[in-house]
Amino acid sequence: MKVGLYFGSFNPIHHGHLIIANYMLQNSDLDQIWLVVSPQNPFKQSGSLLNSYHRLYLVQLAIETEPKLKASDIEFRLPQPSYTVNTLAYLQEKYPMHQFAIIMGSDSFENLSKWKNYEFILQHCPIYVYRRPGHEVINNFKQGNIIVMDAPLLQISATLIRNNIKQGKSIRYLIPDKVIEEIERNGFYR
Ligand SMILES: Nc1ncnc2c1ncn2[C@@H]1O[C@H](COP(=O)(O)OP(=O)(O)OP(=O)(O)O)[C@@H](O)[C@H]1O
Ligand SMILES: O=C(O)c1ccc[n+]([C@@H]2O[C@H](COP(=O)([O-])O)[C@@H](O)[C@H]2O)c1
Repeated sequence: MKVGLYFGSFNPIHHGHLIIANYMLQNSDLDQIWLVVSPQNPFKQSGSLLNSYHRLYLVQLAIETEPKLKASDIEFRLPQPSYTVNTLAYLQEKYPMHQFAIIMGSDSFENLSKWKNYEFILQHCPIYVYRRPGHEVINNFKQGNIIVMDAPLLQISATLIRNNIKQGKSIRYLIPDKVIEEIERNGFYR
């Protein structure tokens, strides 16, 4: 089975993530997509980060009606911060029957050469890159299997959502209703 790994803080998950995940399912050879919740991104401050298990649960709520999308807590059990190369090597060893690919926005792809052991990632895993607003896909790597996907451009971000909540503004239509209910019930991000 071909599995697309979609890594993120998902703080919280939003329709930007979900539309991309669904686009990849419909328009690539990937059989499943695993949304891998990173407890701590090596490049991000942990300040506004909701507890990992709450973020995982919000992802589970968001995807519960789509069997080809799975939420993964694999990085909860690996050393932190979450270096993608470590997670990839672990998954490839644990699931030798699967072929893994990484799904990445062009904003992340721009910084890939700063990631830990990025050469290993390029050598061992295809990368499906989609365009993000303000970030063209420029591939200067001499190695790797980079597949550029023409997915829709969406300006939604988790930062926008957290700011809206803090300012008492609506987050309707940015996030699935079930996820909004859970955020509101628990008073997350206030
Ligand atoms: N609106 C969007 N459309 C497509 N991809 C997105 C969108 N927002 C985030 N992503 C991508 O999803 C992955 C995980 O992102 P992440 O969980 O950090 O969300 P974020 O919305 O960018 O968060 P934050 O605003 O807190 O930085 C990244 O590869 C990022 O490029
Ligand atoms: O491995 C690395 O060096 C590395 C550097 C930056 C980001 N990542 C991972 O990329 C994923 C998406 O990052 P972000 O900034 O879009 O949330 C997240 O899961 C991070 O752990 C990984």
